[in-house]
Amino acid sequence: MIRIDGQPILDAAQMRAAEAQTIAAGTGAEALMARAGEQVAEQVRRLTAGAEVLVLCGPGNNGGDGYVAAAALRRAGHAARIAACASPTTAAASAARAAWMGPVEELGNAAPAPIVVDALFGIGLNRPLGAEICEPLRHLIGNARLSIAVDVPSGVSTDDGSSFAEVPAVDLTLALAAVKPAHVLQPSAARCGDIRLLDIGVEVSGPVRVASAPQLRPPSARDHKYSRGLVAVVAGRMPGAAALAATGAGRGGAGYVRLLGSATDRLPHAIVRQRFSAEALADERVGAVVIGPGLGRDDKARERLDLARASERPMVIDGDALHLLGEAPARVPTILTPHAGEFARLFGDLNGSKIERAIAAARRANAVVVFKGADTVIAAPDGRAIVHAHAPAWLATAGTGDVLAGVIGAQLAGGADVFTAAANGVWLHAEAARRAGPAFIADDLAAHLPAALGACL
Ligand SMILES: NC(=O)C1=CN([C@@H]2O[C@H](COP(=O)(O)OP(=O)(O)OC[C@H]3O[C@@H](n4cnc5c(N)ncnc54)[C@H](OP(=O)(O)O)[C@@H]3O)[C@@H](O)[C@H]2O)[C@H](O)CC1
Ligand SMILES: [K+]
Repeated sequence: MIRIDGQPILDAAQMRAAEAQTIAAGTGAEALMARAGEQVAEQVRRLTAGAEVLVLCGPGNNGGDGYVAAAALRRAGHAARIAACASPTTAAASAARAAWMGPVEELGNAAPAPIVVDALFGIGLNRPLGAEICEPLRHLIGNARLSIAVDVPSGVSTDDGSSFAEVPAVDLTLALAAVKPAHVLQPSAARCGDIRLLDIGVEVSGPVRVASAPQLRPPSARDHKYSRGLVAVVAGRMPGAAALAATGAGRGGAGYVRLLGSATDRLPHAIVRQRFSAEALADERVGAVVIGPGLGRDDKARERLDLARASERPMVIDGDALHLLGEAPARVPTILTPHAGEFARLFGDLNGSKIERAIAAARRANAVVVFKGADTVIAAPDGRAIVHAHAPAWLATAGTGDVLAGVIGAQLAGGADVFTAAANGVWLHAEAARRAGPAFIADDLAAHLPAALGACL
């Protein structure tokens, strides 16, 4: 079992192509199914201390994995039953069922068991689940002490994480060969429980990955405040939001933070307040301009945004500034940090999964796009993307986005490229939230950034 951090994410078509290559290279479909099923059985055995296992099998190869797993459990002396919703329709699944010596119960009539393994549907689910499948599945998962999904929980759409059925979450999902979008995108990610990857010998690679902890560089003896990164945060109508961004930048690793424009009284003394001016932005030592938190949307805000863009400094554009942004692609290194509402306003005509839309948006804007949410996608114009799926839900509170813009600004000013800066910032922000515990307010969050950062050195 492998942790999924940093692993490639493949959609169903990419997964099938990788599988086909492995088969073309000489490993048959049945051999792959044997590896998958036996590894599932091994994990079930480790986790269940001999309790009775009910394996639910569907008509395709996901069901085939289930037949193999049940047979392997039985061989190992484990009490295993099978319930199926239909007969196998693939050669490999038919062979796997033929090798199962025990009875096969009707899904609708199966009695609950303490351990349930869901091998009904995997990446081949292509339409809503009928009630004759959904209801027993709900009942059996609901009555199990431990539920484990093979590849993906039945009822989720592999490629976009949408739901084909209302079924309770499982405790553990064993992804086969690669992580799929359904494991990291909402709402399906919340249905997966813990997720682990099983290596079944299919080589996978691709430009979309699960987020992983950054490897940050501590300052060296030669560093000084400017080389560590000067962040200019542009304030506006609501100075508190800009103060949160400035604090996020300071505690997120910047060497120097300047707040340009009106400031609140309660600002750390280390953050330098300065009048907003084109000259202040033109300082060549400014490594990143953060603009948007509390900026306002009036003429003055627009003027500040225009001047900030004209300064040709690397930019983090958030909040109100996203509302003022035109359609022209960025000409300088730029990171946009929209939440769902801002994304819809800017890129509402794009289709596809959240990952696909974020990549298309990044191409159109010629900028890195941090499409925020419970499943934050960081996308680059060249097609790379990182999905951060496990930020604490407590982050859904006012002002945390302002802190994030500041942290990303600090990473950018510190010398990271736009894609890395955005990914690092999202990771540090989520890690700080984890350390902050429940029900924090945005003001508390920045205090946990240094420890989050320290864990990445
Ligand atoms: N990753 C790998 O390399 C390997 C993965 N394996 C496993 O294979 C499945 C994918 O198998 P596949 O047969 O392509 O698909 P499924 O098993 O998920 O399901 C397809 C069957 O389900 C029927 N279907 C689809 N939607 C519904 C629905 N809503 N209600 C009822 N039936 C449905 C579909 O029927 P059609 O009418 O659409 O044809 C199929 O019969 C993968 O997830 C892994 O578990 C390999 O075992 C090893 C290699
Ligand atoms: K499944």
